[in-house]
Amino acid sequence: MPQAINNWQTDQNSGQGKQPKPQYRSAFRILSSYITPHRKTFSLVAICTVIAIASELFQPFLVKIAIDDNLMAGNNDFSSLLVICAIYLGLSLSGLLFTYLQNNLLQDAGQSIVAKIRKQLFQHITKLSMSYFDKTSSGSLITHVSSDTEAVNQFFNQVLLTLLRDGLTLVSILVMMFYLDATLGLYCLLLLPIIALIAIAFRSFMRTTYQMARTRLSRLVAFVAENLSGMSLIQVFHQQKAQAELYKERNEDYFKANVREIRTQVLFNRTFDLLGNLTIAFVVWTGGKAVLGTTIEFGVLYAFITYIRQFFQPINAITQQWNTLQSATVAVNRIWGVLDIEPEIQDSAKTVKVDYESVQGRVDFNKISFSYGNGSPIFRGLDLHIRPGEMVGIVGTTGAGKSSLMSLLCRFYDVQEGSVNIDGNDVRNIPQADLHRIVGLVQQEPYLYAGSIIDNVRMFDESISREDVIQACEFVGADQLVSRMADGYDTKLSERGSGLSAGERQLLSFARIIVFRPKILILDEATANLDSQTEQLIQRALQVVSKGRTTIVIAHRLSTIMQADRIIVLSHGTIVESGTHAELIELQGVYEELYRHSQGEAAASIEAPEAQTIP
Ligand SMILES: Nc1ncnc2c1ncn2[C@@H]1O[C@H](COP(=O)(O)OP(=O)(O)OP(=O)(O)O)[C@@H](O)[C@H]1O
Repeated sequence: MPQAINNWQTDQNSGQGKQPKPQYRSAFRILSSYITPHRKTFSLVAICTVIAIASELFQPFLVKIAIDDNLMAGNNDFSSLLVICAIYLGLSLSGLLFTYLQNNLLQDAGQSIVAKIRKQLFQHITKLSMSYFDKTSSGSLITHVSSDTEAVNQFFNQVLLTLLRDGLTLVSILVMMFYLDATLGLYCLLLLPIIALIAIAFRSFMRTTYQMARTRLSRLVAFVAENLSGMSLIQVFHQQKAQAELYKERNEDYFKANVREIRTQVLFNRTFDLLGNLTIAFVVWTGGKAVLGTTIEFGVLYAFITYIRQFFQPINAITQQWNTLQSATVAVNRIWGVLDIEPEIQDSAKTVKVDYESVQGRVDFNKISFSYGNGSPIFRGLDLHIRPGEMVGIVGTTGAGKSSLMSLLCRFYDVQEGSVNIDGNDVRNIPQADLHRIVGLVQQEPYLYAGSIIDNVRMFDESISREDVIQACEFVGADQLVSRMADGYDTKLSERGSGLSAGERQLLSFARIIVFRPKILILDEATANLDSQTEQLIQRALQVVSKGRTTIVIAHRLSTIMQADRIIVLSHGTIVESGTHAELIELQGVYEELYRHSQGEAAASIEAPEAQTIP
């Protein structure tokens, strides 16, 4: 099982904050390959950081000079005090400027890296085979593209900056402390193990709470994503309340995890503050005695106290960023888990060059056997041959394998035995880009994008002219629909084409076919959702579209395929009958029975008999 799916399932199943262990080494190796092209920027960031830190840390030292060399020494030289003040101000401004530069440079590099990763991930996902999408929830993929890339973003925004800036600050403060007074510096250094112990204890607890909150957020996002895609189903089955209850549970889980995380954070921060204040009290006591005993100067004590205040802040920041580092590491590994997945369907090494214009459209299913994954076989040695330009109707009961057969022709999956050929070429040897130009598929639910009608018909391919799109729409009779719209062909369709009826969406998808001119056209239940009036319109469009190209029509509604050159009846993955409508009616077999049923249904819908009570 691919790592990413593994991880996601861990996310889904645990809910108790058990996430995969972060693999720092591989994450850093991956991220450093992205950092390398930006090494100039990162070097500049490092330089800015050093200058910003030096500017800040030198300020208390200046005050020490002012106190010891001017104020305490009774020196009335106001000009040197003024110089100190001016330098102090200059240092503040330089600290501000270089912190600003450091942040901006890091943001630029970080954001462009994250944008690159996001683009790479999306492109990779679109190349993955259908078998991958069978196993992976869309919610999980949305999490990878959104939350996981966001975690990487945080790595650059927060973690890297903290490690660099606060790590350097900490070391510099220690150096300054030892420079000012080695004994007091040593006392403070002794504090480090205590701080480390407290930090480690909190860290493991905070890691659990942090990851629990993240896992629960992922579950919440996945739940919303899946609900949105199935919204019509929820409404039809009046599932709003039940789903709202499920959402409430997940939302509460996330709320509790969040509260717990925040409480832990607050407790940790306050403990650190307390520790800081205790240290200051200790330094005031020991340092104060030393000042009174004149072993150290007052300015040194002042600078020391200021440095101690600054000492705890970077430790606190680094500890807090530890969680973000962990989640970024997990996210990076998870993203690369997806990027590492090889698409099952790939162009073979011995691809054949197919000249699109000379494709005849002959289709051969040569004794094919196929099953999904390790499931039971859908086809066992099925043989079907379709002539160029022939219109073939495929009928059969639900689950007979009609759509699966077409998926094999589109090469969404590969056969395990036998071959699927187009004009004698195995589809496995035809480059996928060529194959999908040759074979066009219209499904029951045509997908429309948020965009204008023009863009939806030409699928955002600017090389297809506006005139070609308009001509295609007129060809299939979609022009009447377009003329009713406020902005005509420039009318913006909302996501998935909502706002248009199923028939209207289908008409536009027929126009798409005209524009892209596939040599082999598959209609998979394309007329299933249409009323009889729209079906007539589509039927007319179909006649236009199918002219001169091999057309395979899957339909439960037999009226759609009665005119086909040949009708194939499929049952449990086997062809049980084949012939024209008239021949199959005469045969008095499965097709005739299906036809009788469909006639009965049609009559029933006209006569509207008394409703039967279903127990
Ligand atoms: N992605 C998949 N993964 C696993 N099994 C699948 C998948 N798609 C279809 N099947 C199974 O393959 C069999 C054939 O399904 P298929 O969709 O091809 O039938 P169909 O004849 O098109 O049915 P319908 O008329 O209901 O659309 C069914 O048993 C179905 O459960």
